Amino acid sequence: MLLEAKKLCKGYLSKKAIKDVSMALETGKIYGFLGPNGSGKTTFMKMAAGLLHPTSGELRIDGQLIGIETKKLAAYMSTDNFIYPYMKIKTVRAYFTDFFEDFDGNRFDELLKYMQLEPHLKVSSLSSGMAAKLKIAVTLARKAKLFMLDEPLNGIDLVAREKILNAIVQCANEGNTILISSHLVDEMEKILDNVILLKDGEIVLTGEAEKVREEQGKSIVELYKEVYA
Ligand SMILES: Nc1ncnc2c1ncn2[C@@H]1O[C@H](COP(=O)(O)OP(=O)(O)OP(=O)(O)O)[C@@H](O)[C@H]1O
Repeated sequence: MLLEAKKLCKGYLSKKAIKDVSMALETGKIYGFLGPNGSGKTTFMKMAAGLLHPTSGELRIDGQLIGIETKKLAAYMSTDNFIYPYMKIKTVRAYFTDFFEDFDGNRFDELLKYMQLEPHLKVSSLSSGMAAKLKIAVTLARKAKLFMLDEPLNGIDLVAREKILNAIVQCANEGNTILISSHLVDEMEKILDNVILLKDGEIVLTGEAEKVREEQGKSIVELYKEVYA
């Protein structure tokens, strides 16, 4: 198992954002981490990225408790705009090359080309869709084992969404594990191997997407609507 959570809990003062979550992510699969706003997806990802500490329970990547070593294994793309707006894309490349030992500049260049982003462009001049594509490129260019993408399709038009989904599938085909949080389930469904449905910090349904569809006799989108209606 690449990532393993055991009875994981996270509270913010009186609010319990993650309650007794146990789950395991296998290598090379794409997991849909699905749930409406406030269900705890971001909180979970931030714990796995080593940005938040669990209140209780256990969380491991590649058998190691979350810490400095696991930060090398996990690439996390947050919903925030974490790229400095005053930089040009080529400066972003240099910045991330300095920042992450495992940042692969050639891979980044390929992703830029694929996303049709020109290196001379200034980040502040990008449309929101282009900025979203840049965030994906910067994240997928790391040689991590686990990629956690928080709402990667937000604010992106249909054509660009296809590109992003293809880049994610390619990354999984190379043997990486991907955890994607989203509420755009209909577009995401076709690329998901497994689904994890979260509600109020608890897992309400999990399994292989194909099996879930067979057993329940409906698509993940339909199930999602039922669970959160
Ligand atoms: N820093 C914080 N302080 C207090 N409460 C917080 C904090 N961050 C998150 N929460 C609460 O924890 C719960 C889970 O939030 P979280 O952001 O993890 O959910 P989410 O599923 O990622 O939602 P979204 O799709 O809106 O990002 C929410 O009720 C939220 O209000």
